[in-house]
Amino acid sequence: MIFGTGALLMTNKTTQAPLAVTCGDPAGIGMEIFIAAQKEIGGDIPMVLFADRRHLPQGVPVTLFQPDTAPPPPDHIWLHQIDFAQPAHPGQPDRRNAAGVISAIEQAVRLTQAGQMAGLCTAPIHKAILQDGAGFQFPGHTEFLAHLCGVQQVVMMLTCPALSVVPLTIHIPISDVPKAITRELFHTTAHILNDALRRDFGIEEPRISVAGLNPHASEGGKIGREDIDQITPWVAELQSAGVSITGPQSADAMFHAQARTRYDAALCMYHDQALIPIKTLDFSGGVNVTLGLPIVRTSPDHGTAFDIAGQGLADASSMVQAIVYADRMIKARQNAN
Ligand SMILES: NC(=O)C1=CN([C@@H]2O[C@H](COP(=O)(O)OP(=O)(O)OC[C@H]3O[C@@H](n4cnc5c(N)ncnc54)[C@H](O)[C@@H]3O)[C@@H](O)[C@H]2O)C=CC1
Ligand SMILES: NCC(=O)COP(=O)(O)O
Repeated sequence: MIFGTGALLMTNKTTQAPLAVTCGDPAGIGMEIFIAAQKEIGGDIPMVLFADRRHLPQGVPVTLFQPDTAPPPPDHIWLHQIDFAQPAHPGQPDRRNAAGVISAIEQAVRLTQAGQMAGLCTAPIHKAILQDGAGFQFPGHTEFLAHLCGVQQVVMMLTCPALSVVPLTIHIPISDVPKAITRELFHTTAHILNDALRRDFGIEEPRISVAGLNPHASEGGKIGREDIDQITPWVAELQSAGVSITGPQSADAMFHAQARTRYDAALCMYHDQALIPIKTLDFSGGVNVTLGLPIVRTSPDHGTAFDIAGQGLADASSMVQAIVYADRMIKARQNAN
């Protein structure tokens, strides 16, 4: 279990730079869940929203961010202005705003790298609209942030108090999964995960459990060979290198409550193998974390939810948790240093 189920960790407001929060797609629920989160925890965790003032609801008090100044009153949005091309209409994404969405992420990363922001929490983007509207070349934030930070490989982890999961392969067609699972990807992912569980989450002896690719982890070779010929020897190599890693296990039997007590993170072979259990267990409390970056980055576990945007139906719990996790990870890194 990562960070337990405890109450929010309170921030030392006098010493910590604010957390950067990007708006995501302005036609999605990002802005409304940020405003709800700001009401709930903005007094404890200072945050700067990277967004266009014209996209905020009328009447919300706004203070423009200036470096090295105290946060405004908690009922104010502390804003880093991003100039978008068009107004925002909830539920009606506009590809002409794609460049603004990307610019918000770029500017938030730049200010975090410069030390003006303590870390980054991103509201959801719509990947297809960014590709269509601005030629966005990345499958998601995860790979874009690696690019912006000059890092070769990063790891996506989704976490909630009951479970943490890592998809080894992420946004690729299921037919491409077996050939994308290489020794190098497996080893690098396990090491990044192991290091991050120690540094960012304060787990001294992290335990990683590996999910098999095939049903029943290949059933002794009767259902595929990957688990036997590839994954098993890779796990043994990592064990020899001092990583506390076990498996591959039957994926269908490793997410029930008793099984979850045996590991700190499940290393899964593909996107849905990892995300279905966590979103089923805790859709509203799950947090997406990018491991292996020089900066802290978290995000809610859900997407843009265009179908409910602007209707007052969005649940802000995952955004609240994403902000709290970012704050805790920032402090864990400070302690580790
Ligand atoms: N971190 C990110 O930027 C993420 C972006 N996405 C992107 O979002 C877009 C839409 O993806 P979908 O698969 O439709 O997933 P989605 O999470 O946007 O929506 C799935 C269903 O869950 C509901 N839902 C989502 N968040 C909710 C909340 N906070 N409160 C209440 N209901 C909520 C939606 O109304 C919808 O019915 C895609 O482009 C996807 O790539 C998806 C996940 C994460
Ligand atoms: N399904 C998770 C997801 O889409 C998150 O992607 P990213 O934008 O955080 O890379």
